[in-house]
Order: sequence, then C-alpha cells, then structure tokens
Amino acid sequence: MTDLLSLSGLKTQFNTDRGVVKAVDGIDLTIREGETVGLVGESGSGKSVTALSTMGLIDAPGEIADGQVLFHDADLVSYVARKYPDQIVTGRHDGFIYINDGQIDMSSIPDRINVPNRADALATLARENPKDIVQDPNDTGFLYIDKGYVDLTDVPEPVLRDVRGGDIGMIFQDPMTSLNPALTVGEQVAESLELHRYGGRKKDTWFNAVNEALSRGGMNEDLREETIDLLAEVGIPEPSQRVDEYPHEFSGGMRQRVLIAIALACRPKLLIADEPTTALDVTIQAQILDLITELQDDLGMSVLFITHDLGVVAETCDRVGVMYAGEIVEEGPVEEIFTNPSHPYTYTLLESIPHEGTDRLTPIEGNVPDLIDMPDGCNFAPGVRGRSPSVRGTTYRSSSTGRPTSTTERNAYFQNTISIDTNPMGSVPLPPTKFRTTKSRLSL
Ligand SMILES: Nc1ncnc2c1ncn2[C@@H]1O[C@H](COP(=O)(O)OP(=O)(O)OP(=O)(O)O)[C@@H](O)[C@H]1O
Ligand code: NI
Repeated sequence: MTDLLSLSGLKTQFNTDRGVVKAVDGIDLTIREGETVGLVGESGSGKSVTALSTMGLIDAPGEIADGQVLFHDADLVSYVARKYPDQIVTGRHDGFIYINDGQIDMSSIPDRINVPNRADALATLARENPKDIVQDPNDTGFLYIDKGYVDLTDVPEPVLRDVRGGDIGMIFQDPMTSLNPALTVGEQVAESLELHRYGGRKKDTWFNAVNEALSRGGMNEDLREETIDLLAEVGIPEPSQRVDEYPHEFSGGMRQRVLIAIALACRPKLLIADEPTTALDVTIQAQILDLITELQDDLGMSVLFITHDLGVVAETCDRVGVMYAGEIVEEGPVEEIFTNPSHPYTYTLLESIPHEGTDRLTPIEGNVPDLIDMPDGCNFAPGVRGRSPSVRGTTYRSSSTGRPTSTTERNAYFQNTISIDTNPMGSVPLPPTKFRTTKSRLSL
C-alpha cells in the first residue's frame, strides 16, 4: 500500500502566559491508502491537536514548531506546481527533474510532453513524474514538492483551503454546533457539493464558508438531485423530504450523517474523524461507525479515526497509534496492540475498556501530566498504575514502534518496572459487546 499521509517529527505547541504547552511533541504517523488508522489516548493527550495540525488549522498562540505533514498525491503536487509556477524552476541533475526557483529548464522536459505554457508544463511534469521531482538541496525557501508529496506545513493558506474539504474531509464530535441552524440540511450539503471545499476559514471550520457561499443563491434541480442522492448514501431515510428540513428537525445521529455527507461531498482521499460518535447514544454510535466503515470500503478512502475508546478502535481500525502526553507511545496493527500491548499505558487503556462483569470504565489513575512542567524521563511516569520509581527515566521507545523487541524483554519490562495486578501478557479484555458489529475485523 502506498503512503497517503505521513506525519514526521511533528511538534505543535501553544505559547501561553503560563509557558509553552507542547501539545504534540514530535510524533511520526503514517496512513496508507485505504487504511483506517486509530489515534487513541486520554483527554488532553494531543489527538485533536494532531488532527488540526494536519489540516493547517492551528491558530495563534499555537504553532507547528517542527516536523512535516506530507501528503502524497500526484494531483496535489501538480496542482501546487500549476498554482505557483513562478516560485518553481527545473533543471536536470542525476536523472531527476528539479523544480526550483522560477525557471523551467526546457531540456529536462521529455519530448512527449506538450508544453503550452510554463504552468501547464510544471503541472504535467509533476503529475507524470511525481517521484522524480525533488526538493532543492539549497532550500531556497519555496518548493513544496518533494518526491511526489506536498508538505502541508509549508504550503500557503489558499492551497490548504483547497486541501481541506477537497483531499481531506473532516467530521467532529458535535453534530449540532457544526451545522448552521438557519439553513436547511439540503442547502448545506448542496453547498459542499458545489464548492468541493469548505475549509476556508481557520478555527470555525467550514461553517462560515458554507454560509458565505450560500448567500450567492439557491439550488438548481441537478444539484438538488445530487444532494438527495448523497443524503440517501449516508442512510438518511426519505431524503427527498428531509432535504428541506432544518438541523433541529434531525436527531443527533441523523445530523452526524449529514456532516458525513458534507465531508464526503468532495470524495476526499482522507477522512479525519475526531470523536465522531462521542456525543451520540450507544446504538446510534454503532450505526455511525458502520456507516463510516461502509463508505470507506465503497470510496476507498483512508480514515484517521480519533477516539479514546479502544472498543471503537477494535471495530474500525487497521492500525492504531496510542498517544500519551503529546507523544505516540505505541503504534502498530490493531490486533497486535490488543493482544500484545507493549507500552504500560496501552495496557492500562485496554484494562479500562468495560467488559463482561464490569459496567463502568475503570478510571485510569493519574492524569496526563502537565505538558508544561513535564517530569524528567518517561512521560508515562505519573499516570502508571502501581508505578515504581524505575519507570521514570525510562523512555519507552524502540526504533520503530516503541515496543520491546522480544517477549523476554517485554516481560522483563513489565515485571521490573510496574506492577500490574493482572498478568499483562494474559488475555486482554474484550471490547464491549455493544461496539461489536457484523463488520468486526477482530476476533478477540
Ligand atoms: N488553543 C490552545 N491553547 C492552549 N493549549 C491548548 C490549546 N488547544 C489545545 N491545547 C492543549 O493541548 C493539549 C492537547 O489537547 P487536545 O485537544 O489535542 O487533546 P485530545 O487528546 O484531543 O483530548 P480530548 O480527548 O479531550 O479531545 C492539551 O493540554 C490542551 O490543553
Ligand atoms: Ni480531542
């Protein structure tokens, strides 16, 4: 599978009066084409900030302090090349086509490419040879194109705006505040269909963009039909009637379906879902999860699924990253993490899933540490149940996934550093039955 999005060394911080809050502190995460990746972790661990950083929605006093958000997409590469031809030039080196600094070396353009003008030439080159385009080693300041991906932390706001609601769709927790109460559901879906973008403004998502666009006029018949089709696609019954209703006439679950319709209007390559079911009751949660999974299968998109519910992860995700205090402390295939958690925090998270015999969440003792005044060593230290001093100072990470490399090492880790009152290598609690649907990919 090809990578679609890679976060690399991403650091996002908020410069507050109290000090610098390192909300996301150097994370690496890759989402491949068609894959669903879960991001779990307690409240305040940095999940939403990761999502917002990905979409370029971090506002002052926040900033992306370091790292890259690489979106691998030949169309986006060529789009950027077309949009900013004057900031890009080519030359020929080492068999690569270098695009840099404002001029195209025409000799580097293969004969088969017809060149009506520079912008088109660049776009064509970028589309046909995304892997051959490399960033200028002298880093002159422009260049957002590298080996077929675009670093979203570098691109100007207009490009980001097109990416949001174009290549990347998003849905959030609260389906009421994200819809405009003054417009019909159909109008809002129609506008996103028409715009193919809605992420125009920072912070307030597409709300204002939709609003603004709507003031330009009504819906024609074709658009209305398309809107009804889309409402049907996300499972809204009697869509031809409901298209004219207002958000308050919809239930929470139906509103979330509307938001999914809006996010999918542009057929995004990536859907970012930040706790999309948290505000809904349990039966509806399961339906919405099923819907997302079905749509993903149909559309072949990738999904970044943010939740603090490991039951949901078991249902929907191929891989999962576990966040703790701004870091990804563990990452890997869901089955592996569920059956063989290697980071003590993951284990504690798994333990906190309600299962047979428990009807309440087991609270995790300790809080996410104050991200300003981080204790030395392992960030996990203050939250570990039954912690021992030896956890501090342990940076629980190995080369790629943060897991110990052998079972012996892992057992030793658990035995020596923390005392957990059940055998961590033993069976892992089942996700709650209520989250298990027919689509479950896990047999736990
Ligand atoms: N605008 C802001 N100014 C200052 N700090 C912020 C801001 N936004 C987020 N933070 C801090 O960044 C950290 C991570 O927050 P984030 O919202 O990403 O957590 P989360 O994992 O999504 O939690 P939840 O599960 O509650 O949604 C928190 O410590 C939070 O207080
Ligand atoms: Ni959040």
